[in-house]
Amino acid sequence: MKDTDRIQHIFRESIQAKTQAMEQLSPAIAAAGHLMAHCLQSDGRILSCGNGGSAGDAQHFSSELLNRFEMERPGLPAIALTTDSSTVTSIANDYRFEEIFARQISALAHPGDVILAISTSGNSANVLRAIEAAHERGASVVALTGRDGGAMALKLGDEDVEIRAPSNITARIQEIHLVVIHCLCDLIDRTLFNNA
Ligand SMILES: O=C(CO)[C@@H](O)[C@H](O)[C@H](O)[C@H](O)COP(=O)(O)O
Ligand SMILES: [Zn+2]
Repeated sequence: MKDTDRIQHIFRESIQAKTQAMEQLSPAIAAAGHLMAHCLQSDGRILSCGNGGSAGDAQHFSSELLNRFEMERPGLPAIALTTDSSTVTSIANDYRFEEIFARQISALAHPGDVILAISTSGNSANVLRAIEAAHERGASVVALTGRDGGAMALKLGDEDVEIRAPSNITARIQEIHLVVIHCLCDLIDRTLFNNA
């Protein structure tokens, strides 16, 4: 296959996956956006986590809240649990890598907070432990998953929202997750700052 054909194939696959996501996921994205907006209106915070590309997504989301998204507004309280290398390495070193997010959630999360848990497979052990720690602290979970939702889908409670990207390819799932994150930021800003 020529390089340019391969590139066009990837673009086409991404567009098709996003079209399917738009058709299937809008209600779940709206529910997650309202959960997050309600959390922030009640002085709660949003803590985000994930591995690899999803760690980048967790940070992308928190920076859009802490700084700004598309409109001028005050910063909003969000923490990416992936960024403090001293904390992450010491938890992994002293306990287990599975605990890197859960231990931070146990220390930081309050009832009413929201944990944004991102995993394309739905099976990353540290993200699964993050969900358990969130529930122990009375926090809700918005889970961005893919494939069949993995073990994460089975761990969620009635207060939680799963947004499952309809693809089996990690990169395509990540591309859908990014659009979902921007939809969530848009919904939060419009709900909190009434800028319809
Ligand atoms: O970005 C990519 C692949 O596109 C990778 O860094 C990927 O995020 C890593 O392999 C992650 O460890 C995968 O974890 P998960 O999405 O299954 O939870
Ligand atoms: Zn990637």
